[in-house]
Amino acid sequence: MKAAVIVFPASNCDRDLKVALAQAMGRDPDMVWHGDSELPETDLIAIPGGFSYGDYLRAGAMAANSPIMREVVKKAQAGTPVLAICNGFQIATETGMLPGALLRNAGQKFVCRDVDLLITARNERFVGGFEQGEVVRFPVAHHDGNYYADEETLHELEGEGQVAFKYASAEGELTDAANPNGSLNNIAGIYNKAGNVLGLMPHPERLISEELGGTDGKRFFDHLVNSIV
Ligand SMILES: NC(=O)CC[C@H](N)C(=O)O
Repeated sequence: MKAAVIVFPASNCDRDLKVALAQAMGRDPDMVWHGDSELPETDLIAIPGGFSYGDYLRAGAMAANSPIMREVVKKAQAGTPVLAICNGFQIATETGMLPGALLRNAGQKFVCRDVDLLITARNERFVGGFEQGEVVRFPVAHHDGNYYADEETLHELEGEGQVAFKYASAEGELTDAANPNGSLNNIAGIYNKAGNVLGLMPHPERLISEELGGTDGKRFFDHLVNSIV
């Protein structure tokens, strides 16, 4: 299996993502610069977290218009799996690959901590390694993670099983206290309609070994890689 990680100026989770993918795949992913206009042959495209273009204008807004993203959008439309984490999720909404937007956190502060997440929709490729209704723990680190979509879009996302993860208590309850940023319906991650694009604010690539504090992220990547191979 081959994977490509897109790198923008001021991406800062690209190497963590590389390590997580390499650990799961047994080989390094290709690192692809934002200014490139072609993607190497790849079975998975990963858009990492960070502060692409310094979050100038709006988080993800400038990156969404970089040359490589035209190719990413084309491949996504053709069915290539795309994993968009944190700033990657922001970029994916800015390109229109995913609906809605990530607004400033409700508390107006950068939030950096582990969160519990309820797996809310079955998508074999991305979360087949977890049980539906299972609670997993990934870290968040963002100031613009407050998921917003209009009522009709929200209704569609919920109805069509496109909500991937929700912020929850350790017992899986969707409380306000468990929601770190004010996201509507406690939404932490969503799929596109076709189910081949996943965007999520939490960082599975930051919990891939006991030394880092947990292995839920390793489970995520191991399953993703096995389901694509
Ligand atoms: N860790 C990240 O990807 C940060 C995302 C984003 N730039 C924010 O702070 O909202």
